[in-house]
Amino acid sequence: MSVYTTVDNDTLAQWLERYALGELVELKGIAAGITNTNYFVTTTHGRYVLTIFEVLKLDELPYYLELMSHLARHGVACPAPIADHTDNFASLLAGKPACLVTCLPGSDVEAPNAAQCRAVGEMQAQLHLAGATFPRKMHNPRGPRWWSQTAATVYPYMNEADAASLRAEVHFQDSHRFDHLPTGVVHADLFKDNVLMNGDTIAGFIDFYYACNDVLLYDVAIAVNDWARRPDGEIDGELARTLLAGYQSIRPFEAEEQRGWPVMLRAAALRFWTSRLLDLYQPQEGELTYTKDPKVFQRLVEAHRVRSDFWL
Ligand SMILES: Nc1ncnc2c1ncn2[C@@H]1O[C@H](COP(=O)(O)OP(=O)(O)OP(=O)(O)O)[C@@H](O)[C@H]1O
Ligand SMILES: N[C@@H](CCO)C(=O)O
Repeated sequence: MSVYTTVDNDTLAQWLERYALGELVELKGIAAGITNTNYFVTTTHGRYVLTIFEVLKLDELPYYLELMSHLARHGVACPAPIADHTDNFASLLAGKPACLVTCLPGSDVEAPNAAQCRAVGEMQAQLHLAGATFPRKMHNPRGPRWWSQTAATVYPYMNEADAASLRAEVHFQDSHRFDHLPTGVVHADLFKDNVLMNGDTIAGFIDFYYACNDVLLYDVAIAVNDWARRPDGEIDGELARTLLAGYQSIRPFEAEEQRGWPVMLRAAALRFWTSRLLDLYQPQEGELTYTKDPKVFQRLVEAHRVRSDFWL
């Protein structure tokens, strides 16, 4: 249950006076989600999602909320933040930063079909194109330097074979540079649980709180590694091919991106292998996360190392 911060109707009704959204009709906690507190808020003007941020600080929010606003304005399917009478997207509620965004129809899918993978690829490419005119910048806090340092802190907890495999991958990635590939705004966490689907149509990408400026191809690799991954951990070639075809129908890869793709798939898997190891071995005190299995991404890195077909 992800309502960590409880808000009562009176407190919310008072906070809503800062918006032009009419009167509060209903407030309902959302069970899904791990990091933040989320509520469905219905007012006389419509339905919204209230997020109360449990980790991010008020001054860290403008990048993410302005990005969502920019993307929504460009037709990328994602929630649009609502501005208050002071023209801000976020302010304090119950002592924590909070915002309202439009409520999207749809829900996340566990076992996507090919049409859904294609739609994700197309929309991700649209995001990358629309991001080109977003003026703010954010470096990727979970890039190569982060995973090298993080790996070093988790080796002591790992058995010898797994640590050797991780060390080899960090070393391999260190010897590859992606500086020459196209960069821009990336979602950086476009997993199945961060996309609301309405049948085969994308209702919206959500959870932009890892978004940053990085190599576009990296974002595609993150999406393929999750959307095309079967329950047994192997990649479904048809789903991968379809997502990539959807993406490239909007933004075809450059020759350098095609060449970099096999290594990028491994880099994207390494990023989540490392973060899951960190959550497992060094959970942050008071951090509201539950641990996801790092082995899934270890196996994926190891499978990518030996494959010869990369679905392009
Ligand atoms: N704009 C929206 N419209 C409709 N439903 C939404 C919207 N945003 C979030 N939700 C619902 O709330 C749930 C939780 O949201 P989300 O996954 O962003 O939680 P979080 O705790 O902020 O992030 P995370 O779980 O990644 O840590 C989603 O699974 C979805 O069902
Ligand atoms: N999508 C991530 C968690 C949030 O970063 C994972 O599955 O490890």
